[in-house]
Amino acid sequence: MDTIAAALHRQGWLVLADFLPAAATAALAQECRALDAQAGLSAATTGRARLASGLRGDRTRWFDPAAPSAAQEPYWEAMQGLRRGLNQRLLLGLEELEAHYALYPPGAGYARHRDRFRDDDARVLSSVLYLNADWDAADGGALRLYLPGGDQDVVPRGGTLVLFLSAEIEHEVLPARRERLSIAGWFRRRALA
Ligand SMILES: O=C(O)CCC(=O)C(=O)O
Ligand SMILES: [Fe+2]
Repeated sequence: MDTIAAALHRQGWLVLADFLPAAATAALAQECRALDAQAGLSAATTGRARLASGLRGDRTRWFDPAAPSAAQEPYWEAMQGLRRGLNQRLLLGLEELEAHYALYPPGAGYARHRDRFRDDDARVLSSVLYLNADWDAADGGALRLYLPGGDQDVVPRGGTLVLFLSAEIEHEVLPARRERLSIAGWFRRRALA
């Protein structure tokens, strides 16, 4: 936790490999695919009003924090551990997590953006946990972070968690040639209104 907090404090972002055991990541991927097969994911929207837009091509489903599925429990616990650990070290005042599955069909991406919206500034820390077990850089689908020192591409390999400051770091999802699965989560400094 000290290393994670120090990296966030120093550079505002960080990548962690193997955030969850492989079996836990696989169970999440399976649940995400099963939901999609039952039409349980919806075309993604942006902004607090959750407006549909041409900016992104993913399908999503919000987690219900009050009722995590068995597959979601390890994720939820690990993220709450992270939230508490970061609050102790960085005094970020992170109160809660909102999270959704995201499935990007081949060719879909998400145009360059920031995660803190004009009409909702409660998001402090963005996270993405990738769920595809075997991802090769050549499959595309990188998360491109636009940083003061230059761009940084994160390969969306299963088990990898990326964290970055929501207000500051612009980023983009590049199109992939395969279906790309993830959980996007945001630590908020106050509850959803
Ligand atoms: O999936 C990713 O790598 C990033 C997704 C993203 O930027 C978002 O959902 O706001
Ligand atoms: Fe984003």
